[in-house]
Amino acid sequence: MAESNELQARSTIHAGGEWRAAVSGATREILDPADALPFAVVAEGDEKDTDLAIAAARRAFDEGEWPRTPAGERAALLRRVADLLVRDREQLGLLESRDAGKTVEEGRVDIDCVADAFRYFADLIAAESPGRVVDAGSPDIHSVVVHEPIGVCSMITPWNYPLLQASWKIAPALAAGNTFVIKPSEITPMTTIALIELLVEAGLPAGVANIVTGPGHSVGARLSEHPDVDLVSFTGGLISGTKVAQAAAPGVKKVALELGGKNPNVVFADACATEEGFDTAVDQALNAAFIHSGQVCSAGARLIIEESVRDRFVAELARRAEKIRLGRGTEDGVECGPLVSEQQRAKVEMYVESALKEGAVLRSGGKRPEPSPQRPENGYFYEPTVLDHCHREMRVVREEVFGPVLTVETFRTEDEAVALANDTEYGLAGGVWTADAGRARRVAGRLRHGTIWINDFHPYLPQAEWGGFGKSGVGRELGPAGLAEYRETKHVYQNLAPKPVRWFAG
Ligand SMILES: NC(=O)c1ccc[n+]([C@@H]2O[C@H](COP(=O)([O-])OP(=O)(O)OC[C@H]3O[C@@H](n4cnc5c(N)ncnc54)[C@H](O)[C@@H]3O)[C@@H](O)[C@H]2O)c1
Ligand SMILES: C[N+](C)(C)CC=O
Repeated sequence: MAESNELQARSTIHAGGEWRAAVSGATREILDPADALPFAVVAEGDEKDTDLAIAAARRAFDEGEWPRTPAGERAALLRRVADLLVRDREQLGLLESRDAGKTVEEGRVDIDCVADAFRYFADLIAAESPGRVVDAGSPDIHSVVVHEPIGVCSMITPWNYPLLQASWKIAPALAAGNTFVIKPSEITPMTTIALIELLVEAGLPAGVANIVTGPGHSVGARLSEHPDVDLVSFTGGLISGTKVAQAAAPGVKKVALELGGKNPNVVFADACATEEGFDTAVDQALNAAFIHSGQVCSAGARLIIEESVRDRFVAELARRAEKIRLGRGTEDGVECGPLVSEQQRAKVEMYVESALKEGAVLRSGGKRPEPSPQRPENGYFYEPTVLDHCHREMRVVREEVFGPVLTVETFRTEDEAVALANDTEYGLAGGVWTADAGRARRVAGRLRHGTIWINDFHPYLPQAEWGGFGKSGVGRELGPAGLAEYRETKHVYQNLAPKPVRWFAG
């Protein structure tokens, strides 16, 4: 680790408008997953740092100007942030690539989506009316329903889309007039730190935006339970999400959970009837499963395909999967980066091993690739893997692998396809491929998932709610519901001609 000695530890905890080191003085090296070498050193906060940040956010909410700032001014600030993101797109895209292992192009696309989220919530609040007048049944009563910021928001985010997931919380929270403390994943904090710097540059008052870099068991747990926090918004895995909900329950806090998925990609034979249809469905199945090495909550990790086209489809899929160019995300021509950590790769290896023991047939991948100039030996690379002849009792089919592993199951009828696609404890997203418009709508209507793509996979829009059924979570991000998460609703009933009610005789 000779290189790490040359790295300067940065003061990455921001509370009440000041950047500082952890109270304990602890630091953490941030590793590049492509070579396992540190490229930054950040403060490793704990409960004490978290308490300070929450106190700053509380003061800024109770005494500061932000919650009372007119919507138009809040919208203008969000638009300035979007402009700054566009200005820094290259640098942020590169940082996201080094932090999370994705390709720089993926990093750039993420930054565009982050800017879009800020613009969307700016537009939403700028166009809103300040309240809804309710007919109280009397001209002497003025009754109005208004929305107010909820207060201090805790935000906890994962490592796979560090800045994107942060923006889906920060943009609506600020739009609604809240203050917040965010804890990025301890292994990928760099772009969230950069975003806080941009919020400061855009003119956000001190104490509104706070960040504590550090681990889940201390910083995350404190953010979830602290009595001065009004809402906890969490994106991450089911196990941590359950702990967050449990920690928040005694304080009866509002909790939003964006959790994992085991997402079906259902392909009917009619989608493959033409060469063009076949090529598109294969290409998109590849993209659904392997983009960002499958480390996507909505990855189409379960291919559920009509039996009659399975052999041809899977053969072509495996052929193309083997050609995916793996390497460091910053290298030209690389299509897929490494997994984020050694731990993540070990988990993927465990699932592939268990699937093969349970009878799956390996069609591609299933191992670490040979090192190459683009693929350092110490990087956490794993080949895109296609596992055929899978069935729903297998762990690899039931549990979220979160890596480049695609399982193949088959069906004969529409009912069977729907039953397979719904046979998961999750319910985040799913795709349906068919040339039959009626069938597409029928199947989409029966799938128990928060997003359904018909003849497509993966797109999301800031205008459309994102979130899951079942164990994929509680609440929604994006869209009007994504703003509503960060608000309280208040009914103000005003009697314009008050008189005694004489309910009590005396
Ligand atoms: N639904 C979505 O939109 C969405 C988006 C991205 C990722 N995800 C999910 O995120 C998971 C991958 O991310 P991950 O491995 O970082 O998840 P994770 O649950 O391990 O960690 C997520 C965050 O929670 C923190 N954390 C861990 N334990 C905690 C605790 N006890 N209390 C509070 N915070 C705690 C971590 O430090 C991290 O910041 C996958 O399951 C993926 O599907 C979901
Ligand atoms: C929500 N999304 C698809 C951007 C990232 C999920 O991991």
